[in-house]
Formats: sequence, structure tokens, C-alpha cells
Amino acid sequence: MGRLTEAVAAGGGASEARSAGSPPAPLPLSSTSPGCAAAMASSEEDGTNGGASEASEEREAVGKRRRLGLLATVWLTFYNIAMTAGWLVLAIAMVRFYMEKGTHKGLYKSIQKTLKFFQTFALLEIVHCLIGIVPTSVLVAGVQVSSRIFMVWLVTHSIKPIQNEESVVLFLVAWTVTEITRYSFYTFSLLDHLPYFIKWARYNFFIILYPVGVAGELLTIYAALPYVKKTGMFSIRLPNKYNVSFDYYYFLLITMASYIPLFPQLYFHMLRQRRKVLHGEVIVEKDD
Ligand SMILES: CCCCCCCCCCCCC[C@@H](O)CC(=O)SCCNC(=O)CCNC(=O)[C@H](O)C(C)(C)COP(=O)(O)OP(=O)(O)OC[C@H]1O[C@@H](n2cnc3c(N)ncnc32)[C@H](O)[C@@H]1OP(=O)(O)O
Repeated sequence: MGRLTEAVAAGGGASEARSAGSPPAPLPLSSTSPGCAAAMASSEEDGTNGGASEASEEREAVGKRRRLGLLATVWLTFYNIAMTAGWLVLAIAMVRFYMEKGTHKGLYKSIQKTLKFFQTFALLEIVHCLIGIVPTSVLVAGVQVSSRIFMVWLVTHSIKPIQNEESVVLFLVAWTVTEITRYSFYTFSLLDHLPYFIKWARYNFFIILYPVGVAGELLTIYAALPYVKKTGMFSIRLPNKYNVSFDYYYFLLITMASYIPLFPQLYFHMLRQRRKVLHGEVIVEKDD
């Protein structure tokens, strides 16, 4: 459970706690809190130990809804249903395209509008964290969402010659399967009817899909490099009246390099969430 939602439970709302000038009551920090070191205590709760675990899950869900508040719950339910539907539409369009054409060439062009709309809509995830209606850290959500927005708008949309690369299909498939699972997980959780296989899929698929998606993204950026170098797109050369220069080619190289420190953090974050949700590990974290 995140600090902010716990604060709502403890003090009637994070904003109240803040405006009263007093910090929220001391709370165990979640794995979603940035800048923390984790210590784990394990308790077996893998979804197979029957009534007791079901009852405690139900209590947890009711408590969670109370903490969230009606408006936030209604909004998040709507948001998650819309996103599940959007990514399902995308999946169906991709399968249909491939079955009809028998090639991936032209696939991106045929689904780009839906992809851009729903991936851009996901910027709201950063807003959800900022206003505290979901406990995810702004940093984790920010890195995840901004890297996707970057891939969609500044790479695949802007650099037409790479749109038919196989690597584009790689990240499209990884994103699509992930998002259908993730948003349906959130929806069913909010509605209090989470099938175990969706929970299982949410916290297992990523083990393969994350590296696959990252490989697709990196190979796509790599494929874009010669074109970017040749055209000098999005680059600003000296001399100019502002005396600034920017080279998109080097920016892409730096972005690729930034996956090395950033991706493991997201991956380990998901592994921690997996241990927490599937194996009932209680993650108690201390500030650094
Ligand atoms: C400008 C240039 C930028 C360049 C940057 C370069 C960066 C390079 C590194 C980045 C690499 C990213 C690559 C990536 O794009 C590749 C792929 O995605 S491939 C596909 C596989 N990917 C995944 O599996 C990750 C999918 N993404 C996520 O899971 C999330 O975005 C993430 C933020 C990573 C994790 O989510 P979260 O921390 O929220 O975990 P949980 O799902 O377990 O949720 C925790 C609690 O929050 C509640 N929650 C969250 N969102 C909602 C919601 N919408 N509705 C309701 N509830 C929500 C959730 O229920 C949990 O609550 P509780 O703890 O109370 O149970």
C-alpha cells in the first residue's frame, strides 16, 4: 500500500494531512516509493490457501476502495476499462492485418492512430501518481510512460523508413499483451472480482515481455540512427542566433545508453511487486 493512500486512510486525505501542516502517521513504505531500501518479510499467501486468504483479500479490496474515495474509484474503473478496450482493439487489428496480408509490412501504418491515441492517453498515469490516487511512484511511472511516448512520437511516428522494421512488431506485441493484462488486472481488482489467472499473468508475463519489448525498442532506435544522421532531423546546428546546438543522433545514442541503468530498476520493481502480490511478501522499506 502506498504512503499517500495510507495517509488518506489514517488522516482523511493526503491533502488534509498536508494542509494541516502535519506529516502523515508513520507508515510502512511500499516498494512503489522512490528512494527506499527494501527489507522483506515473507508470509505464504499464493492465492491457493482457500477461505482465509479470500476473506483477507476481500477486506483489503473494501479497505482500498474506501481509501480511494468514490470519485477516484469511478474514474480509475472507467480509465482502466477504456484502456483495456483500446489495447484489445489494437490486438485484434494486428491479428487481422497479419491474417489478411501475411506480412508485417504496413502493420504499423494501419494501427498507428489507435496506438498513438491510447499510448498518449497513458500520460494520465503520471497524473494519477501525482494526485495520489494510485500508489505507484511518479518516477517509476514517469520513466515507463515517457519512454513509450518517446518511442511512439519521436521515433516510430517521425522516422517513416523504420516503420516496417521487424523490431517495431516486437515492441508492439510486447506492449499490447502487457497492457491488456495490466489494465484488465486493475479493472477486475477495482471491481473486486479478480480472476487468479489475470493476477498470475500480470505478474509473470512481464518476465519475458519486458526484455522482448526493450529489445524491440532498442533495435528500432538503432535502425533509425543512419537516417537521423543523414537527414540531421530534429537537430540544431551552430551558428544560430541563440547559440545553441542539439544533435538528435547523439540524443538517440544517449537514450539507448540510458536503458542500461533505467530498465533494471523497472524490472526489479516489477519483480518486487510480483513477490508481494503472488507470494504475499510484506515489503517493509526504510528511507535511505
Ligand atoms: C524523453 C526520453 C525518455 C527516454 C527514457 C529512456 C528510459 C529507458 C528505460 C525504460 C524501459 C521501458 C521499456 C518498456 O517500454 C518496455 C515494455 O513495457 S515491454 C512490455 C512489458 N512491460 C511491463 O510489464 C511493464 C508495464 N508497466 C507497468 O507495469 C507500470 O507502468 C509500472 C509503473 C512499471 C509498474 O506499475 P505499478 O508500480 O503501478 O505496479 P502495480 O501494477 O503492481 O500497481 C501498484 C499499485 O498501484 C495500483 N494501480 C496502479 N495503476 C492503477 C490503475 N490504473 N488503476 C487502479 N490501480 C492502479 C495497483 O492496483 C497496485 O495497488 P496496491 O499496491 O494497492 O495493490
